[in-house]
Amino acid sequence: MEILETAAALQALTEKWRREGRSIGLVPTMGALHEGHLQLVRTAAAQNDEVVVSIFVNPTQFNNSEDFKLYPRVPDSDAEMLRGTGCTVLFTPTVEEVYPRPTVLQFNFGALENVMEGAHRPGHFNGVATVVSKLFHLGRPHRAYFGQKDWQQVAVVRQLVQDLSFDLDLISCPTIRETDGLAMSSRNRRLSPEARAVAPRLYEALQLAAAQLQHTRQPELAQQAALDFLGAYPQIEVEYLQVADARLLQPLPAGTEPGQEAVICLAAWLGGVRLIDNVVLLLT
Ligand SMILES: Nc1ncnc2c1ncn2[C@@H]1O[C@H](COP(=O)(O)OP(=O)(O)OP(=O)(O)O)[C@@H](O)[C@H]1O
Ligand SMILES: CC(C)(CO)[C@@H](O)C(=O)[O-]
Ligand code: BAL
Repeated sequence: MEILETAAALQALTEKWRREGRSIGLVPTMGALHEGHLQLVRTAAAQNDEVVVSIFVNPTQFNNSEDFKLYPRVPDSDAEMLRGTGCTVLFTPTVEEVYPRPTVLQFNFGALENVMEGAHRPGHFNGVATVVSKLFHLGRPHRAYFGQKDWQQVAVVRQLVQDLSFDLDLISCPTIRETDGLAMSSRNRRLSPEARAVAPRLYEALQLAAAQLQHTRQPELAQQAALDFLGAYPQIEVEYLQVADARLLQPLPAGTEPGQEAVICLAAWLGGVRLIDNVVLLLT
């Protein structure tokens, strides 16, 4: 596994790979790797000749400077974890390398970003789209891999790929969970033992909401059931819990018909750490 730190070095290599007809998979990350990331890398390795993993804590997507400052950074153990996964290049640029000058780029994803993460983290998806576009240009991937834990991010990147005609396949991969159901996340490292102990209740609440939604087809009832359940845990502060159309991400109306694909998304604070999760279901 080669480690590259400059955009020029990555671009030169991926240009060479393209000339040689080698297929390229790209896995963008912010590091503090866990099994969820490694599954993306293994999937990319199974489907491509070369796999680029980027680790870059992207300042432009953080709406909260404290969150950026405290974001876990463990470059040595990240590089160690990637060995043997099929990653051929690890790209770890500095902020100056990615943003030699301040970016003025403005994306507008319309309704897709006016809800949930977009509504609660102003500017977040602008920063994601900016850095992902840069990574697509430098990595020249045939396929790019994203996790469904960030469901709305996948929808936004899908729109980005379509609108800017990026010639690649977007592959969205299932959420990997701890054995107690907690979605793996780099931010889990920041949970206190007490917060970690109640964190699995988030997924339980989502499952409860999914069961209610399937049973009643009333999004309000489903949301309320999950909120009532979480209300018993004072350590958990829900920022939003939303039943939405899985593609359009808009709130689902009451009496939704069978055949509708729904997503139930949640963001919650546990002792100063913000976690997100979701479940997807097809109404029958
Ligand atoms: N548990 C998981 N299962 C599958 N994919 C995941 C999981 N966690 C993260 N990913 C995906 O890995 C990629 C990089 O995510 P990122 O580096 O932000 O990790 P993270 O664990 O989501 O961290 P955090 O949520 O704390 O920012 C994203 O496409 C993300 O959706
Ligand atoms: C896609 C991404 C690496 C862009 O910085 C980030 O949003 C993430 O880790 O999900
Ligand atoms: N996994 C999403 C990146 C972020 O929280 O900024």
